This record gives sequence, structure tokens and C-alpha cells, in this order.
Amino acid sequence: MRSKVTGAKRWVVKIGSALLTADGKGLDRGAMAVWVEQMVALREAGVELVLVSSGAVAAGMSQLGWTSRPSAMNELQAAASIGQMRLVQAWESSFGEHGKHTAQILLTHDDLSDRKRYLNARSTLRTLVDLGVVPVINENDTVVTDEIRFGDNDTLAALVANLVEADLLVILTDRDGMFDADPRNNPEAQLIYEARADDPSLDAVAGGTGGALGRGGMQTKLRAARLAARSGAHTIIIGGRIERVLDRLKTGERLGTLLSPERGMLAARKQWLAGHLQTRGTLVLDAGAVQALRQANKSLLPVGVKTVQGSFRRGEMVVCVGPDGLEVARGLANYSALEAQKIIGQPSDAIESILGYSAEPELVHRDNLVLV
Ligand SMILES: Nc1ncnc2c1ncn2[C@@H]1O[C@H](COP(=O)(O)OP(=O)(O)O)[C@@H](O)[C@H]1O
Ligand SMILES: N[C@@H](CCC(=O)OP(=O)(O)O)C(=O)O
Repeated sequence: MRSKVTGAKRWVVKIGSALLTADGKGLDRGAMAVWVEQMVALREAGVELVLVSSGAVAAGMSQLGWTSRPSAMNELQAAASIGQMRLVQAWESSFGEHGKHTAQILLTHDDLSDRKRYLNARSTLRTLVDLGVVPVINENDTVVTDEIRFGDNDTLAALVANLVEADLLVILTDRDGMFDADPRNNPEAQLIYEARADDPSLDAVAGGTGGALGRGGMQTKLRAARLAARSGAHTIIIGGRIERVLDRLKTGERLGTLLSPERGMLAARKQWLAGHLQTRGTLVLDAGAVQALRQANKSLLPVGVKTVQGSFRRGEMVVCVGPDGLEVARGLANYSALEAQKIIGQPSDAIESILGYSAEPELVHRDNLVLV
């Protein structure tokens, strides 16, 4: 029984091109319907779900009658923009059969490396999930340039898992999981059921590249598992054609390859927040806010802040100190220093009339806050 999988509340499911397009013969709507049925069941079981779907280039190629993946960037981008339409239409109509809706999100590298855009993407995704809609994410293939491409959606899916703080990343592919050698040339290869994502012996195993349609192969899936592990997520690499694959994962069946993070989610997030960002300012809290953060694990609201020091932008790291000047926590600010100056001491429902808009009711959301 895999308790980390059965207990996971937030899943990112990634479906690769080879699977989605039945090895190049256009979108496999029958297979999509079967996954959708299972994803709907997961949602009904209380799982929050984000879908990362490849297949735009492959769907566009089949529409254009192209049989081999073009290498010219402009042709790839043209194929992607044709295929993306069909891809999201197919997902929307399939979820629609169950009375569920989808939302298209196309991301580029810039969206995830710029902290302000990162927070915006995250807040939109959260809202969509709360609304019961399934976000369908792909790379924004038509605008990216070579230097800034994710290129493979395994990496994109891992960054999305970081973004939404998923507990589980499920990478559906055309093999049953990760084997101890590339099964295309090694019929004797054995499936690896469990490993630690950071196990260096996996590098040699995942050496081969992707198939004719996909780009990544196992190497990018392993890298994705390591990236996802940074925010404490587990990764499953598993065959998308295995019967009732998602249902069976949810019931704890030992299928596919489970790659575990070295640390739990909270420890991983703490390390990420503590280690990677420079602090840009200080918020001086009143005693009530200190207590709310320390004892009740609450978000920091503007009303509990006495003064703002420094110059920070939305998304940058600030230190929170108590009335005694001692550090209580640090976290990512939802408002810039200038905006924060105007809203401190005020109730959150006044933010909109003071600033003319309201991004979030919290000055620092508890998910982006680490107690010191
Ligand atoms: N150790 C390995 N175990 C399993 N598959 C491997 C391994 N090394 C390379 N591969 C290849 O990786 C392919 C899956 O990657 P890819 O074609 O990028 O699929 P997707 O479109 O699902 O991302 C498999 O078909 C397989 O041939
Ligand atoms: N964004 C591209 C996906 C890139 C890709 O090939 O990914 P994958 O099949 O997951 O290795 C598309 O939609 O065609």
C-alpha cells in the first residue's frame, strides 16, 4: 500500500504526446475519455487536480498531414498553434460530458522565473481549482524562443507541481514506468517500483532519449521528479495505457515507479524560502499578529502590521519582526512596500477602496510564510 499516493490531496497529472496521440494518429479521444472519467472521480474524492497536457505539436502535425516532427522552430510553432486548439477543445468536451469544465493555461519560462508573474499564476491556478475547474496547462509554444523553452512538458509539470505545492506528480507515459534499462533495446529490463528521486544510480538507467513524438524520454522524467522533490512532492512515472491507471493509483496499488523526495513538504518549502531568496524589507507586527502567526499558523493580514521598512515589490521576501524587533517569520509579500504602507493597520476589505484594486486579503499568505 502506498500511503503517500493514497493520501495525496493535490495531484498534477502530466500526459505526454506519445500517449495522447496514439503514436501519431491524431488525438486519441477514446483514451482521453477514459482518463477524464478517472480524473472526475478523483475530484469527487476530494483530490485537487491540475492537468499538464502535451500533444499540441503532435495534434497539429496530424491535422497538417505531417508524418515527422519538423525541426524548424517556425514550423513547430505553427503546428503547436493549430494543435493546441484541438487539444483544449477535446479536453473541454470530454470533461463537459461529466458536467465539469476546464481552463487553458499556457506558460513560458518567464512566467515562472519572475516572482510577480509566479505569484499571479499561482493565485489564478488556486482560484480555478477552488472553483472546481480543471486547469489544462501546456507550454506557450507559439511565443517561446529556443533559449527559454522548457522543451519537454516533464519539466513544466514539475515546475507546476512546485507552483501549486502538489503532493503528487503523476507522469503518464507510454511505458509501464522507469525500467533499469531502456526497454526499447533491452527486452529483459525490469521495472523499478520505488526509489529515492536523488538516487544517483538512476542517471545511468534513464540515459535514453524520447520517442518520435515526445521530446523528453526518461531523463527529463527523472529530472522532473527531482525538481518536484524540491517542494516535497512525490512523483509516479507510470503507463497511461494501464487499465484504470489513476483509479488504481488512488487505491494504493503498487504500479509504476514511485520516486520519493528526500524531505517532507514543509521542510522542503522552508529550505526553499530560507535558502534561495534575498530579503528586501521588514514588516513590524503588533503583538496580536505575532500570536496569530506563531500560535494559530495564520496568514499575515495588513491590519496587524505597524510599520513597513525597505523597498520590496510584490513577490519579494520580507522579514516579519515583533514589537521587540525580534524576527518571527519571513515570507513573500503580496503587495509592494509602497502599497503595504497604505494598507497597514486597515482591515482587508478596505484594500480595494484604498488601492483601487485588491490582489489578496493577506499581506503574506501562510503558504508563503515560514516561522523562524
Ligand atoms: N530506463 C527507461 N525506462 C523506461 N523508458 C525509457 C528508459 N529510457 C528511455 N526510455 C524511453 O522513454 C520513452 C518515453 O519518453 P517520451 O517519448 O518522451 O514520452 P512522453 O511523450 O510520454 O513524455 C519510452 O518510450 C522509452 O522508450
Ligand atoms: N508543448 C509541446 C510538448 C512538448 C513535448 O513533446 O512533451 P512530451 O511529449 O511530454 O515529452 C506540445 O504540446 O506539443
